[in-house]
Amino acid sequence: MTPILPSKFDTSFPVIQVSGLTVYRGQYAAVENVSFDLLPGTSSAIVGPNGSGKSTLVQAILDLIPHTSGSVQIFGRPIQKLGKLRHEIGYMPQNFIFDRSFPISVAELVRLGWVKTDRAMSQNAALSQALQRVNATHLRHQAIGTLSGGELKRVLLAYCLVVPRKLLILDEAFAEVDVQGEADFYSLLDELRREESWTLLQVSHDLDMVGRHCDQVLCLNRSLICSGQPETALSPQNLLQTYGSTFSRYHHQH
Ligand SMILES: Nc1ncnc2c1ncn2[C@@H]1O[C@H](COP(=O)(O)OP(=O)(O)OP(=O)(O)O)[C@@H](O)[C@H]1O
Repeated sequence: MTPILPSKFDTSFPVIQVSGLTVYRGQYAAVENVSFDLLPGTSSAIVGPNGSGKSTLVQAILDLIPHTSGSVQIFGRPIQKLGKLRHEIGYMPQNFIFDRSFPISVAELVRLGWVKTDRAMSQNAALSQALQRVNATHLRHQAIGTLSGGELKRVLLAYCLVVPRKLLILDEAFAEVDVQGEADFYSLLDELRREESWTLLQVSHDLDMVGRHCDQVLCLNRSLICSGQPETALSPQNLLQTYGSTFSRYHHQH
């Protein structure tokens, strides 16, 4: 029987290996020749200006859109060959578009994320824990169409947490969440990383939060401008190169 996780997963073997990845959106190379590794239990952020290819990169990593050249390996395999390991990946997209009249409750939605794995709790226990972790227990019976933007983000995060993961990919997950909610989320993510060795990759515009909570920053503007620890990657010079001359204006607005 194939083990659920390859043995190399528990060592310093990268969780994600991206090599020379190029992704086209129509005729336009939105991501060009990007390479990086993510090690287990680390937290990394992709930063860059609007339209710099962050969501495109994440979607190509997850094989939601095709890439033109280069390769992606997750847990040491091409994503198409992950089989059950695919359940070890949680993904929260930037947008969740749905018909607000659709009659589905928070509990029903989060339950849809549950799958039976070797490590999964019972469905009811997993649902309760996931809602409690994102402070959304009180929303359990509410129709999703009645949630505020921030509440919906909490519920979508619960959907990602309802199964134990090894890799969580978040695309601007906390954009509409209030300050306290954002701090709570980051504490939760730190806890999942520390206690359950989750590897985190997120797209974010919040450079302060990225500087405080991430081990690695990937500065993207179609190609990877620089990467490294926040102290280095977020230096004024690197930010200027990533964001261009608009950076100082952008920075002062936040
Ligand atoms: N579905 C699509 N079809 C065609 N072009 C697209 C599509 N999605 C994105 N693009 C283009 O690809 C480029 C990269 O977009 P992407 O959404 O990856 O950027 P981003 O860095 O995530 O931006 P933002 O910070 O605004 O979310 C942009 O020029 C965008 O217009």
